[in-house]
Amino acid sequence: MTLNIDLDDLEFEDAIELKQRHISVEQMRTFEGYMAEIFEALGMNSHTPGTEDTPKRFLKAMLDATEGYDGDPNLIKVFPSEHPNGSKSHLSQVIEGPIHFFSLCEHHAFPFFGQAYVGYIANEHILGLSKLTRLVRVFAKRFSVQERITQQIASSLEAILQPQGVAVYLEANHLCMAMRGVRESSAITRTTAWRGEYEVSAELRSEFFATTNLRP
Ligand SMILES: Nc1nc2c(ncn2[C@@H]2O[C@H](COP(=O)(O)OP(=O)(O)OP(=O)(O)O)[C@@H](O)[C@H]2O)c(=O)[nH]1
Ligand SMILES: [Zn+2]
Repeated sequence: MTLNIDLDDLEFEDAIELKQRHISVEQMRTFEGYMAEIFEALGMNSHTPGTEDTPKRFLKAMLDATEGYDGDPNLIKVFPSEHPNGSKSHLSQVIEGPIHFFSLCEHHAFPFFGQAYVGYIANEHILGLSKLTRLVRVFAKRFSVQERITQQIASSLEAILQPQGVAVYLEANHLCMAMRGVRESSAITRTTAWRGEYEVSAELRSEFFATTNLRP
């Protein structure tokens, strides 16, 4: 797809973002037209000063909310552990959280959002703590389901670090259940993924929840 950048029409940063997402300016204009038609049909007067740019703003917001598709977890840098060849008798956990995340449910394209807690037991490598947050966001900022994000975080951390174990816990509110459908606004969806030592040790799982002040 070619990018024919019209700077009168588009800010420079937007053009770069579109290029990264393989979306052309022409496509964006077409999408804006579709969105204007949909918003009008739903009842919006799209000719007021407040709403005339709403289709464009909405599309930009959707680009932002789905920028996880651009992320590559394999680029995350690791460091050698201070205790190489991590001994099984030293199953000390690194636990990060709450890591706030926002995602879009792939069934309704409505947001779901909440907090993730990620733990691991190092082997030969560790990573910078901020990378755990980056990892969560790479998988959350897509159209997805909570179960998949949970498993993807666990799998990619396993692949990056080859640790002795990985624990992932997510809790979220799903607007598709709160704003529509069953209209259950207080229910929280909880998902877990356990890998390695966490799979076999109830004690490690309890320690993970105790450290994060969560109830198992
Ligand atoms: N497993 C799972 N389901 C989800 C997630 N987010 C939304 N859903 C569910 O996806 C389902 C889609 O079901 P459908 O019956 O096809 O859609 P629907 O008629 O809009 O369903 P209702 O929400 O029950 O009105 C719903 O039950 C949602 O609650 C998620 O992260 N994981
Ligand atoms: Zn949904």
